[in-house]
Amino acid sequence: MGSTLAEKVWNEHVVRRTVSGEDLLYVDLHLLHEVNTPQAFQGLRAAGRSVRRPGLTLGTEDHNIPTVSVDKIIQDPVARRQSELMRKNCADFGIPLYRMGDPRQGIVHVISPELGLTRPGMTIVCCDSHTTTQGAFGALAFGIGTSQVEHVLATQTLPMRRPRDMAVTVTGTLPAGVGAKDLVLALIARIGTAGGQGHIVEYRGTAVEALSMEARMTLCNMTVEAGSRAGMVAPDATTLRYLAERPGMPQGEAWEEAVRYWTSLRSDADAVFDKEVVIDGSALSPYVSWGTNPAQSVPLDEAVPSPDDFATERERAAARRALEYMALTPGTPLRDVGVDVVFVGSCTNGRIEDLRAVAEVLDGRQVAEGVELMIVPGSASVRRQAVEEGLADVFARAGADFRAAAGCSMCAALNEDRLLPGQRAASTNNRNFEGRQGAGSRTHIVSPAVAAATAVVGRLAAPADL
Ligand SMILES: CC(C)[C@H](C(=O)O)[C@@H](O)C(=O)O
Ligand code: SF4
Repeated sequence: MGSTLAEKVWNEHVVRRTVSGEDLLYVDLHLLHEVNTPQAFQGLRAAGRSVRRPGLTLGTEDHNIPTVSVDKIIQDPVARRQSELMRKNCADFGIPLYRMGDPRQGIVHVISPELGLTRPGMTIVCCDSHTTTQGAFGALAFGIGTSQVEHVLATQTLPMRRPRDMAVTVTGTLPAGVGAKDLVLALIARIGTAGGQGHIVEYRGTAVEALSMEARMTLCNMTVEAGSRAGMVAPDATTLRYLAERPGMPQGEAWEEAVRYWTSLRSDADAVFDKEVVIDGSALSPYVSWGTNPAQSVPLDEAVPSPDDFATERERAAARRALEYMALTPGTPLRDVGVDVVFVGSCTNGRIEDLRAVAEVLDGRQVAEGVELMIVPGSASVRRQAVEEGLADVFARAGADFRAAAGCSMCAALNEDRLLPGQRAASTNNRNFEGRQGAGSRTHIVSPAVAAATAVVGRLAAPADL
């Protein structure tokens, strides 16, 4: 029996197998941000330990920081304290940190691929659930908790039981105007928020092969919203093209050797998956979430569902509660739902291709009266590129607010960018639970193209509607 891609990467990193069934894995790259890390460093200090491999560890500031300017002081005392601790901890333990204002700073899952740190076949961990993003390169990348962060800091290893293997095969070709965000919302709507639990998902099939690296990142990013441990895509020519443009890549014979290894990282034809889901990519259309978890999503062409549409009492109760929170009436066409704010950004959709998609829709158009469109770059580099390519001018002409500094911003409202109670947003982020974008906030998860069209119309809309 052959091996899956995940199994191959896993086996390459096993330092020791234990009788309890857990493997001790070597970690190639450990990423940190200012949330969830202070206790881990406290633990290290208490035990009198140092960081085992500071050179394989990297910190960035992303969650708490203001986005209006790179030198604004954090107002919230708790957030400010977290950032101060992050700076002190990284300095004390010799860990490089990309602070606000650093040209390499940005959302952790955006900068690591962009800086060429994320490579096929690596094990990558971070104190953040959306680390799955980086599986787009055929790396095994996943989020870990604070005590695990401490373990990795101290030992550069992590004990873990190998998750099961799941294949998501997307056949056909995605229609024009349909992207990775729509695909992943459709997948989660189908398998549910626990549909991938205990599994590493490998995405494959013609529609996945056709996706750009950034689109694959969007796909792997939201894989965690189906409860999956990680998402992966086998490295191919698209991956190599992306990597070849990154800084610090091996050169000459070393590059050739790396390419040989990277391209060997694919599931064998006779590999067996514990679970498989097949999606017809050609049948998809733009998706939008109507409820308070990403599985509560439907095609934009449809109407707000009724609790009676669901099979189980549990789902019906969840739908009733979500509809009440979202202030939506069953049967309302989704295109009739008006929004107050449109947020473009996050590690799901804050990369340059996302901003290009938004600019394409906004070019020569205006943001609707009474609607606020906030665009936050995923990294300082994305912002620079958006300025160079003239996207920033398009945003300004359209009346959008293109933020000066990169960060998570309104994705999780851990800085000062947040919705007011009762406000409704179309948002390119990944989570829509109650209060995600501020107390009482209402979130509709959408793609960048739908976000831009919605900003122009003032109601949920696709570019084809303009
Ligand atoms: C703050 C952080 C731990 C959290 C995560 O793990 O995902 C955040 O990034 C999020 O998206 O909710
Ligand atoms: S952008 Fe959002 S999802 Fe991504 S790491 Fe930040 S808060 Fe989490």
